[in-house]
Amino acid sequence: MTRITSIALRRVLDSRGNATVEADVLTESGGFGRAAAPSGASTGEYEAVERPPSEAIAAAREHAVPRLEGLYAGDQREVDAALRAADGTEDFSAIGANSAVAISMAAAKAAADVIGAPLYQHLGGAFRGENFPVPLGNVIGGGEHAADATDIQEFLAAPVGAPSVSEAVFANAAVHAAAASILADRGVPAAKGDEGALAPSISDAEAFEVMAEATDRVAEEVGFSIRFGLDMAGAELYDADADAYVYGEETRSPDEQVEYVAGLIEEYDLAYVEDPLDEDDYDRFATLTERVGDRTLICGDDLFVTNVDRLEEGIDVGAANSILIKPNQIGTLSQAFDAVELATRNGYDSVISHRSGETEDTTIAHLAVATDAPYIKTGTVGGERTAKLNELIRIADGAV
Ligand SMILES: O=C(O)[C@@H](CO)OP(=O)(O)O
Ligand SMILES: [Mg+2]
Repeated sequence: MTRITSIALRRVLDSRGNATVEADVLTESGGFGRAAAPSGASTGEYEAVERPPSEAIAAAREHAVPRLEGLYAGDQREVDAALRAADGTEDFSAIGANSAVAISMAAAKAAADVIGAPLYQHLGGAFRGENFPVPLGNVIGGGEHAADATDIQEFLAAPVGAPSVSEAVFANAAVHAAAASILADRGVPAAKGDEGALAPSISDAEAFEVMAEATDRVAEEVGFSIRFGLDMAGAELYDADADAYVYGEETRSPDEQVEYVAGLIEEYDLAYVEDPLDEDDYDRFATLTERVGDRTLICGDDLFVTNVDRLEEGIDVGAANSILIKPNQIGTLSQAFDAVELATRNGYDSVISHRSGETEDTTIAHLAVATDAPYIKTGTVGGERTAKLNELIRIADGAV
């Protein structure tokens, strides 16, 4: 165990061209860790607060760094408790969840460096599971991530039958390529959204057709099952004044939304549906999970925001059967681990996730392996996405 001697914070670019916070943590024995905060576009109302990077950095330098210097980098809980104490609020609105998560992740990497272990090993321990997560890959998308594209935010390939993480990663890339070629055959131009997904100006109904064809085609080629799923980002579709989900010209009442999603799951055998409803509608989440939870993952992202209190509430009413885990939604690795643990104890599957604004940071690949998470959602193509996917391949290959 060695003590933290210094922490450096700076602004670096994220994949949208915005500034984000990067942290370097150095220990007395020379252990070094560097990590950068990601950033969401379709952020949940109950997420920890991201401050403008310059302000977050100034506040963290003043309040957090002096408390952290001298602590043991390897004692993650102590580091994260010090971050919380330095902040003093419930939602990291003082030092910013962006500074907090960058420091929390960089401390973990410095501690791994001190003992010469890969990050997943340091975080997961010697007796972590042998499993690798199934990558959910964003193939077609719109919503808050691309203008003039689908209303549903993400259509995700789910290579559930892949024999290895590497085959799964390549299958998702092949589905992305197949969807691009199907769109080209239909004469539809497709730019890319924030996460590298194709962002054609088509209806959701057409996107379902393209996804079904692309996943079938690639499944046939590779010889294992590839299903698909959605992130509906329900809170973005929901208009509280109208009490309705708005899809362009069309609207659906909350009860119609439940029927619509259940119908889609039936028609397309969807493996996964994230945020089918608004982030406050625990009851309809529960109604839907009761109906389809035996064959589909109903995942809470904006619903749970990686927060154990919100997850507890969801568990009590049976609101879902899986949770999206985004460390920057809650601000520290310890709290992200707590959410995974609570989920696992209650039979909820964890999906470790990127944000739409990302950097080349690969921490979430290690987090997924360390926690034995059954799924990871981290895009399909694009450098900041492939950074994580390639890291997963290297971890599986024992090359990290
Ligand atoms: O809604 C989501 O799940 C994420 C990542 O795909 O998007 P954002 O980072 O914009 O919240
Ligand atoms: Mg989401």
